[in-house]
Amino acid sequence: MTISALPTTFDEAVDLAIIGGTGLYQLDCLKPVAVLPPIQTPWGATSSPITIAVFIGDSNTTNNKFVVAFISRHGINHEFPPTHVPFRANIAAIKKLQCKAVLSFSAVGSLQEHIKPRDFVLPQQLIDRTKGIRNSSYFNEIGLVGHVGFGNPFSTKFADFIYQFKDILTNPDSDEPCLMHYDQDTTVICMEGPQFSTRAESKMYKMLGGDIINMSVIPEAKLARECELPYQMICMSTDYDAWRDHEDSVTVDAVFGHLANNGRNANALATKIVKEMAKNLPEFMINGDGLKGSIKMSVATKADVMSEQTLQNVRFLFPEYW
Ligand SMILES: CSC[C@H]1O[C@H](OP(=O)(O)O)[C@H](O)[C@@H]1O
Ligand SMILES: Nc1ncnc2[nH]cnc12
Repeated sequence: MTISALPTTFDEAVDLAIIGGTGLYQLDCLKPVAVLPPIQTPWGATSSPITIAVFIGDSNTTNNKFVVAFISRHGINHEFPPTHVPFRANIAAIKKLQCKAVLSFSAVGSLQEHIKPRDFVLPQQLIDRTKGIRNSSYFNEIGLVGHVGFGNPFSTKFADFIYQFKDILTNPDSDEPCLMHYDQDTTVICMEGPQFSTRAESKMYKMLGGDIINMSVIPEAKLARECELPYQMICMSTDYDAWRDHEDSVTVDAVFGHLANNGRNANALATKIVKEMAKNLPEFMINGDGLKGSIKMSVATKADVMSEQTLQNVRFLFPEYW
């Protein structure tokens, strides 16, 4: 069946949302069963149609039906630059589909010698260096105020789950294996872009404690937290940014040179992750990773002073609270 002949609605709950970034527009282990046209939310339309897919199992997989919603961060033709990705619509749509967690992929530059192009990184910390021009909250307006905890911006349980498959990464063009880097201090810097950093900025980000850099983890991670969704980004290194004086600074050609291998590894890793989840839904997806109920506590504005429009918006995300 061609993609265009698939249903455009899907009424069952979805297990996992996957956000594909630069160079990752689909996943091979998934069989599409519906393609939802860009979903309209109170924060606009999603950046792409949402492909609803089921895991294509093998003889070792139990028959549990595992449903994934796949969305392209920059659109199917890469038309949204990082500043203008409709992040709020994307995460709101994921929430509406009742996904239990968000797995996000991103192409990143490396700020550390030991993180080579083609290595993968599971960051646990981030530093926001965007310029304040992205809408990065559902709860930041007059008449709706919320302050969520963001000390640990990623899901460690989810990262632990992913890290068990670290040996799946391959690099056919080199004797050096691709590594997966993961510890509690590993930090991603999020810059505004779209231009890459200057050499001085790149060195400053290293001094700040950055390990990798991209243009998309903010506000995606913040919004997932505001939707009580466990969130982990798999960062795929493509370049050494601009801090190595003896080398050319990053260009889009350098990034694209590693996208094919990173895409193959992302597919292999996603297959492992989804297969294992289908077999045995991890605890953090059942119990919500300690986030359930956090938003009810975090929103300071009383419901009886919220406008009808505000109530409609918050009910889109949390019909159970308001
Ligand atoms: C084309 S290099 C810069 C671009 O790549 C990354 O995109 P994504 O995170 O969606 O994979 C980075 O964040 C920049 O947007
Ligand atoms: N060096 C870099 N800076 C920001 N985003 C990136 N994505 C890939 N490489 C990057």
